[in-house]
Amino acid sequence: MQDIVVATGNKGKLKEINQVLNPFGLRALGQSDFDVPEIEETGLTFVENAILKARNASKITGKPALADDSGLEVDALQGAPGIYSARYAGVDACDADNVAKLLDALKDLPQAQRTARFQCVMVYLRHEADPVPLICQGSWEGYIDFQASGDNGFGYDPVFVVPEKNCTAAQLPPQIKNQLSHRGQALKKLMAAFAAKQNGQ
Ligand SMILES: O=P(O)(O)OP(=O)(O)OP(=O)(O)OC[C@H]1O[C@@H](n2cnc3c(O)ncnc32)[C@H](O)[C@@H]1O
Ligand SMILES: [Mg+2]
Repeated sequence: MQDIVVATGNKGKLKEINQVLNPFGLRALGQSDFDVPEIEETGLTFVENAILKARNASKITGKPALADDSGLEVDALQGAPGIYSARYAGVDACDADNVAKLLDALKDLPQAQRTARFQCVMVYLRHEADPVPLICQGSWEGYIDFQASGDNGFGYDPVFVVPEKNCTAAQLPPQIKNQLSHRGQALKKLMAAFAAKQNGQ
């Protein structure tokens, strides 16, 4: 197994990333295993924040690093919470606080006006070795339910309805979420880019 540092403090993300990477002989380790402190996410886009996080972890560890910056875009909220999804209800907000704030913001809206999508940008880079980082993206369309259901996943999963499965992301088995999700899609593209690199394409 080859180890990759993942510039995240989010255990849910790390679990999902490992499910995809392990079959390729790769093991994702969180940056806290390498004593990398979390960096402030000062970027204005997912890609900027993903580069900031990957750069920080690679620079400090001297190893290649992978970072995921992701979030939920709600059409009725003009794309909010977007890059601020983790801190929607405040800097120290937990998942339940963020979900409660979202349900309240949408409480008067019918289903047709509750459309939303998850976005994920994955960046892989080696500090000072890569002239250009590898950047992959995935998105996942759905809508926001009227209440929370399901115990799997993390973040907004209990209120994110996956139309083709007619349930929330938190009600899906983890391997099905990874097949469909923004993160799963970004990782699939990343694995294809790795394979192309190895074949000299
Ligand atoms: O920055 P790191 O340390 O990786 O962890 P984080 O949780 O702060 O991650 P982000 O800054 O990328 O913010 C992403 C937030 O978007 C939400 N989110 C992203 N992907 C999600 C998913 O698959 N399911 C549910 N919510 C998700 C969730 O609230 C995350 O905390
Ligand atoms: Mg974050």
